[in-house]
Amino acid sequence: MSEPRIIFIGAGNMARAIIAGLRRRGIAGGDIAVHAPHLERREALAREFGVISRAAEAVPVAADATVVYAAKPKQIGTILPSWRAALEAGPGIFLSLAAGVTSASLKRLLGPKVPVLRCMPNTPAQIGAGMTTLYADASVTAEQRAAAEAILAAVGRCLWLEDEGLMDAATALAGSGPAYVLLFLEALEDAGVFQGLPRATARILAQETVLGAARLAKEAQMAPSNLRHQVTSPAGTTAAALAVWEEGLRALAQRAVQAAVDRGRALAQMTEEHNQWISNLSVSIAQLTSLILTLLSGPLSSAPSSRGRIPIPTTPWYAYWTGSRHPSYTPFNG
Ligand SMILES: NC(=O)C1=CN([C@@H]2O[C@H](COP(=O)(O)OP(=O)(O)OC[C@H]3O[C@@H](n4cnc5c(N)ncnc54)[C@H](OP(=O)(O)O)[C@@H]3O)[C@@H](O)[C@H]2O)C=CC1
Ligand SMILES: O=C(O)[C@@H]1CCC=N1
Repeated sequence: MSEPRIIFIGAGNMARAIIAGLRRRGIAGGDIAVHAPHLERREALAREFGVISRAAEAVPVAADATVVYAAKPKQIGTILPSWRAALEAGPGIFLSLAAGVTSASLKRLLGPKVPVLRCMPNTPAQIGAGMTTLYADASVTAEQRAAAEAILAAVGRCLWLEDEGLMDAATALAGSGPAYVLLFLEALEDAGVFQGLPRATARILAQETVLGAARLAKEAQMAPSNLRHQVTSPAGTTAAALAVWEEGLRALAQRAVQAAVDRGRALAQMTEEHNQWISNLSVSIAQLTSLILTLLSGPLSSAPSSRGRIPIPTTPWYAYWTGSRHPSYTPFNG
């Protein structure tokens, strides 16, 4: 069997949605692999979509593979370093779904050779009605962009952003957006129930109204304000309601999207700091290991170490106990 060409790191909501879309588009299950820690979750995807289920650990990947990061942003600093070698080996691409994590941050984790792309889908992807924004810097070829877009196009519409700085705004608007619309839907349904409508009726009315208005806005190709004027009779019911909505809706929308943007940036900063912390920790562990090995292997000499700080011993540690050197022992520095 040939190696899978699309490899998901993570088997959660977004991975599932995209895999479902890829399968609908006719991509074979054997062409897709899913890596995740919990056997149950990834096996469920394997059963449902026929994909290959694998443990979380990194493995070598096909030379032209696309590795899709669909685990949480805060884990990226601990997960990605183990994938670096696999990605550096081939001309494949790395596609990140992680909210807020910048290309620069990803390149620091994967090295400069790996083509890095970012995308921000949303949950309507589950039914093929997703809206995804994508970003790649100038080093990414048209072919690599097309490979990434082909994956996301399986779950809805795609739009490329030229400025990575706008990914936070796109995340706040469309990535998180379904939650805002669903909250509005819930509030509308409750308001209908408050007026005496049966809940089931209020739900259908709210759903169909939101859906119909969104479709009208899309298909009529007119500004929402023009379409809104068509509904609003002078001194009518709509005008009365709009006066109430206008008391705070626009300001709330501004504040809500701003809060999401701010949170995205804070998460990115935290991820960056976490990555730095992990990287410092690895250096400290390496230094500590070197120091311990050094101390275990003999008395301290005044020879300068490679890092300029750690003294290098010239006599193995057991010489202190046996009074002699082990016959097979060759000290690092003669
Ligand atoms: N939810 C949304 O609306 C959107 C989310 N995103 C982004 O998509 C990404 C995924 O989000 P979502 O699907 O909601 O998250 P979920 O929590 O549903 O899924 C996260 C997955 O990551 C897996 N995971 C944890 N540790 C590892 C590891 N070491 N190696 C491999 N996989 C691991 C988990 O495995 P296990 O199942 O075994 O625990 C889980 O399957 C995030 O980066 C998020 O920012 C982007 C757009 C929209
Ligand atoms: O809430 C989040 O952080 C993710 C990103 C966009 C949607 N969900």
